[in-house]
Amino acid sequence: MSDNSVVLRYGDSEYSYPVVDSTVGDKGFDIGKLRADTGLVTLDSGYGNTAAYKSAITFLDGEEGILRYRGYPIEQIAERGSFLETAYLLINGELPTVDELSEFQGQITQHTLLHEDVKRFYDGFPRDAHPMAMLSSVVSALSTFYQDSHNPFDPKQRDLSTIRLIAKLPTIAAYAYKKSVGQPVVYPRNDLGYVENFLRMTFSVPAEEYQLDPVVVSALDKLLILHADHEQNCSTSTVRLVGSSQANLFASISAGISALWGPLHGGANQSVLEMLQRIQAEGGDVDSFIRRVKNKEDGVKLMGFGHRVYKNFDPRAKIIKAAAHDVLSALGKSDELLDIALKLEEHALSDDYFVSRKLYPNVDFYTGLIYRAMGFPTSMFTVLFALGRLPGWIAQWHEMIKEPGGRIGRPRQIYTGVVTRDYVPVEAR
Ligand SMILES: CC(=O)SCCNC(=O)CCNC(=O)[C@H](O)C(C)(C)COP(=O)(O)OP(=O)(O)OC[C@H]1O[C@@H](n2cnc3c(N)ncnc32)[C@H](O)[C@@H]1OP(=O)(O)O
Ligand SMILES: O=C([O-])CC(=O)C(=O)O
Repeated sequence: MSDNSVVLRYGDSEYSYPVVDSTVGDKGFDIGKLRADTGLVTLDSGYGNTAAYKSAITFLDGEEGILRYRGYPIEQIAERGSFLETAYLLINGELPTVDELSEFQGQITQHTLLHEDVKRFYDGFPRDAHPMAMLSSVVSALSTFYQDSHNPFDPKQRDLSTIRLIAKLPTIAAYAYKKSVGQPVVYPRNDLGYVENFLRMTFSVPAEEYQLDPVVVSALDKLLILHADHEQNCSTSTVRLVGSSQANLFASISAGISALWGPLHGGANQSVLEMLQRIQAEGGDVDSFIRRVKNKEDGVKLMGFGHRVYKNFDPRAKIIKAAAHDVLSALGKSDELLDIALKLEEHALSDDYFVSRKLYPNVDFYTGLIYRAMGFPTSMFTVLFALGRLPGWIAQWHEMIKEPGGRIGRPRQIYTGVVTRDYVPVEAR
């Protein structure tokens, strides 16, 4: 291998593929001509070694536990920034000035309402529908109402669908909550901030206006920031893949929400809480649970642990663990489940099974404990993740759609089925 190319030998021939450098020194090699040269494709289960895109949005170093949005360390943004500022940064590439932020917030405020016909969708959903199912269905339905912002190649339409999504997702999420608890919806109030408005729409009831607590508002804003982007994770890749067919932004985001729902991805925050509750119900025996995980009994996993990229620690998990202590103590709450989580972490981090596999707490491990202290039911946890991840999905979709010469996403396969056979009519089988 030379400095700037990788040479592959196949049969009697050698083929050279250029090394591609990132601005931070990450390297890959471009196999764009591999199939044409050799007739071969690559087989890479779970895309563990495949970079499908170049991107200037989010940088991750999984060995060092580094996460940066547009070059800004996550620790600084989480400590000093706001969620809407972060959304602007991810989508536009730079932090907004005071005027830019105020205009952005103003535009969002204008679009928080849902069409009354959209509201009727919720009447049709069963009461026990999972809020993530309602979220992805209603976002998909937005493309029926807003056909004036469908065209991915019209910058004005792209921007309008972006604002509509950021403005409406909290309303859609709050209505899903209201459906699941059987309460009437609460309309947005546009004199309130983004997070305040969402909390009020979620928790106010006709007889009682929700009292906004600055501790809750600031903790939720921070959690949304910490979830805002994570380069080519499963849901973001889904948004890009759907968008690569030139589907509109609403359709692409709806697909991303569905991808996020699964327990191996964003749905892990719900699964962690359920796991902690199960351990509690079984007497709090952490050792026996860990034993079951290590024996892979019934495929049981330590949910909220492990990550495809982080192999040392997840910088967000560190911040969230500290926030869990702070929020619970500021709200004057204690939670036995937090003690179980701490014991699980302590046990896992000193156990060779987890250490040798480089399994550490991920972003989902402690978040649920904070959401629970705020009053959210477990079924809403992944919805909160989606609210946070939305700007990242949108930023990645914008970057993809604007890329000159962008191609449809379409992996190859290695076929392993029957080679060929003749059709037999049904009556002769
Ligand atoms: C926002 C997010 O999406 S963060 C991730 C949220 N998901 C979770 O918390 C679910 C639990 N974690 C996992 O399932 C995985 O660690 C994932 C999905 C996050 C990453 O998966 P991959 O990178 O494909 O790792 P993979 O599944 O190959 O695991 C490697 C080894 O560690 C084991 N392992 C990975 N995670 C765990 C876990 N949480 N508990 C127990 N064992 C685990 C696997 O069984 C495997 O062991 P083996 O070599 O003996 O077969
Ligand atoms: O990056 C991933 O694979 C999972 C993810 O979305 C995150 O950790 O936020």
